[in-house]
Amino acid sequence: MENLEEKGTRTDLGPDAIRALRGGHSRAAFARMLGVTPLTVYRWELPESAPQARRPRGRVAQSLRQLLEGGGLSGVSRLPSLSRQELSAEESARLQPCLELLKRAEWRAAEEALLSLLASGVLRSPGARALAAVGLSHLQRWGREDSRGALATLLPHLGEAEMGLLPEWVELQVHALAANLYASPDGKLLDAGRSDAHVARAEVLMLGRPDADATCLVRMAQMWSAFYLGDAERLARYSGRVAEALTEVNIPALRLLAEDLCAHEEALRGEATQATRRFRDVAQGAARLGYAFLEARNLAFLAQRRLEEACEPEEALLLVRRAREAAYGGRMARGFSFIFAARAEAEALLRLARFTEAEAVLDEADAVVAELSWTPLNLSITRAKLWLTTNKPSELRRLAAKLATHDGPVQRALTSAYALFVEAAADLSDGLTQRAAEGFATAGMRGMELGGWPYLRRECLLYETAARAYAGQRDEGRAVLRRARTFLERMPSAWHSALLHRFEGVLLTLDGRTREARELLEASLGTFRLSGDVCMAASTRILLARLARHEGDPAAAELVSASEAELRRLGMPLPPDFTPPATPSLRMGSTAAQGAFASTCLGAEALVVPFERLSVRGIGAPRIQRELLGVLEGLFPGSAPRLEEVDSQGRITLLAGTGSLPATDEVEFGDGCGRRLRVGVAGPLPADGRALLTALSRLSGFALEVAALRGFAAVEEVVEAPSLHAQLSSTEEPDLDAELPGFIAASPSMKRLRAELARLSASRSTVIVTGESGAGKEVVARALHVLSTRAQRPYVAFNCAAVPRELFEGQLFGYRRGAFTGAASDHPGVLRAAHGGTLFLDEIGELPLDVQPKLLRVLENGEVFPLGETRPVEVDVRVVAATHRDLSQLVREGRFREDLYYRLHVVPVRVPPLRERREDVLALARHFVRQLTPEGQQPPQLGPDALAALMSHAWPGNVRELRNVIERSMAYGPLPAVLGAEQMRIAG
Ligand SMILES: Nc1ncnc2c1ncn2[C@@H]1O[C@H](COP(=O)(O)OP(=O)(O)OP(=O)(O)O)[C@@H](O)[C@H]1O
Repeated sequence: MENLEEKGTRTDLGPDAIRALRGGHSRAAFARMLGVTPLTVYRWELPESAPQARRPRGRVAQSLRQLLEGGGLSGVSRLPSLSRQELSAEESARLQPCLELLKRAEWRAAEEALLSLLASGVLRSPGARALAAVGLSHLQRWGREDSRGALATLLPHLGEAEMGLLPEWVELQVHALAANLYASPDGKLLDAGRSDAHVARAEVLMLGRPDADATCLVRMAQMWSAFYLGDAERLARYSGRVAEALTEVNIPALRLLAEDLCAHEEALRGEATQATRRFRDVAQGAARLGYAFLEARNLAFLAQRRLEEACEPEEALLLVRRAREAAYGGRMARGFSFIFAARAEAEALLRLARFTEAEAVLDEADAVVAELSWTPLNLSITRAKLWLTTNKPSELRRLAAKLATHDGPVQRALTSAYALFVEAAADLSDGLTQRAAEGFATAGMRGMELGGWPYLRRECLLYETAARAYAGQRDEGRAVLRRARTFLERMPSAWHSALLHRFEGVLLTLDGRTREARELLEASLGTFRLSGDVCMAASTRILLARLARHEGDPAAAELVSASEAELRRLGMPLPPDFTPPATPSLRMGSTAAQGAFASTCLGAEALVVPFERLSVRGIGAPRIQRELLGVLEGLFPGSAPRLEEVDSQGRITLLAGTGSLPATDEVEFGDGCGRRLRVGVAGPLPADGRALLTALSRLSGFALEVAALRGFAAVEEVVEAPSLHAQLSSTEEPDLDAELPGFIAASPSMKRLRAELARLSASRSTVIVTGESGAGKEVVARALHVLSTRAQRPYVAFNCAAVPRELFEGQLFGYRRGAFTGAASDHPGVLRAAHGGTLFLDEIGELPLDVQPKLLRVLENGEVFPLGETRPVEVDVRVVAATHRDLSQLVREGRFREDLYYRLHVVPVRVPPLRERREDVLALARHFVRQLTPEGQQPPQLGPDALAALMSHAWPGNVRELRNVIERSMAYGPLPAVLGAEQMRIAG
């Protein structure tokens, strides 16, 4: 193609000449006449010093010269002379406070102020009105994630900017913002060409007046358009430029936005640690500033990153919940944050085997993707994992087809690469392992061709390893395994490392290297169990059980069937059975799946799995500490390991474990960052126990140092709630309230509930407590009483389901002697018995219809009519009712009076089922163990396998079932030092 433009050549066809020639024609029309693009014309018109300025050359230059000589384009007037009108002093003074509000991300206040300014008519000049529109548009884009609304607001002023009617500094704001709006993730708006044109215009305007904030905005537009286009070459060109521009930015909200983009850039370059740190900083900064959308979005990203670091799913759910609360608190539309939050939530739910919920979350997010004409690729890996786990190949194929035919502009090429990945996942799910392996390889290659995309490539490498192993392609499997390992070195993720360990275990099984296979599978299981990944733990456990069967372990048959039952219960398919070559290797050490560390013979061999666990890349300091204690609990059951910090004065702080028993052995070590730690155990150790303790503590010291150097150490601080595994390793008192010693509340939802009960303390209002049977409704009712100002007065419980119909009224309202046959003496009734205090009416749904109006009268007037009395008796009772039934349904069926229903629902309180608050499981278990231990005896510890079993059970019978399990496990014989899974005998 002929070169039509040249940089920096001085010609007679300078910008003024071109503008003059173009006259009143639009650039597009002028460009059409000359057979060039509007952008080319635009560049001709830039001042010579502009980096993007070009000069006409060759054939086009010739035509232009002819035109020039001939007096220009016939019949076309010259460009009008520019009349830029500055803002008046009053306009500037009025706008200034609004702009300040915007800088502090006070969107709502800024919006009100700007709208009322526009409505008041005081903004007369085009510049002032454009500036107000820029402000409104800015808050729509970055305060509410509404790019379409933002562009609609800005559009009328783009023309004014083009015509040179606005003061240059306002025009600059218009172009910088427009560049960003055309670079937004909205498929209906994304237009890199337009974005570039506005960038170029803004750059010209900045030539004479450097503006750090506008420069940053312009760099952001360039980076975002590269990102949303999925254009690797562009990405490389603009990479690092936002970070550069950021150093000069002073506006707090803009700084955060730019930091957020830098975090994405880092994540894309595979600098996961740095990205996590940045996401956390942005989330915290946004929270401080009250910048809801950004806080929410970063919390969602953080949740995703923490899941990669194998955090507990509950922790991610907590982050997502906080994201949602932040978002809705900020009146957020269903935008991109929503989608990111949903992705992390679905991933966490998947790990908890809550498949239906995960699917529903993804469906809702997909609807938002469609509304925004965005690419569906962001949710596709999570979807693929979900359908792989639940074995739905046809759903996978449908998704692959949808991705392949997606034709929106956002990351189009990349979307088709994801389609290949999902198609390969469908093949894997269908058992077409060889085809799947090729598919994953192709998808990964496509990612490479498109310029990197590490997230896709990581998944491809991992699943290709699995597919090769399942296909029995051992050599190819080993080769891709090596590549995956190297990849994870650069982009660490504890969860992916654990998955890779599992696939490596399968490859080693096929090689007949069963001992090594077992070690890796145990290491993988250890991480999955500790991180609460129910699905992955279950599917790894069965591999171990089968390996044990192959090795001739007598307990294996039972283990296999238990593992199969577990998978069935979870709704997961059985993985293929890998049979090692005929000669079984010598069995040494542990009984494979019985528990990761049930080792009978200590020595060098016992160190392999612990070393693997402590060397997983990408885990943070708190996790390493817990891993260490988990490992010690496994190696030395019942030894009550503890970890303490020793300060320079020799003072001790307990970090994890129990400090109640005197230590029989202790080892001190450093964490490489100046802290001295001490690990101790109680009880006798085997002969080489101390050497093991020393080796493991040294290794933990190194791991802690590496975590600190790589920046993982501080990441967990962002989560306020205690992590699940802090509970796992802690044998301290669960979260007890001095006023409510029998009320366990470790989960955020129960803590909130407890706080709510405390707030109701002074109220007399009727409370209705709902929740499944055994969830703890009565416990809540009692807590309400204890916390209330009535605590010193009576608490009376009355179960409406337990009293025969004919005695009901008398029991409730009381009677006079002789009121009916058999009434031999006066009876006050439970309402009067509770006078001054609280009456708990359990199973209120069973209240007979004819008694209901009488109870209503008590609630409304505080009057009771005892049977046989002629006058009502006044009572002062607070009624707390409870039911596990849907009372509104009973109302619809005519079995419960509507007026009473509304009277009871003054303050509804819901007790969540235990499966929705798994953080409470261990706290409750420990509480019951202590409660049921006879006085004078030491309560037993819960063994690691028992903890895992407790955590993976679904608890359909709620807290009552949990209490029964603990009670049964302690019922037989003398109390053991450690309660194991075997004693628990939790129903599958
Ligand atoms: N938060 C808690 N802390 C300590 N113990 C609890 C807690 N929640 C429930 N429990 C115990 O669990 C068992 C069942 O609780 P509760 O009787 O309150 O359940 P419920 O919802 O009223 O059941 P139902 O609907 O069958 O009447 C009791 O032994 C109770 O002490």
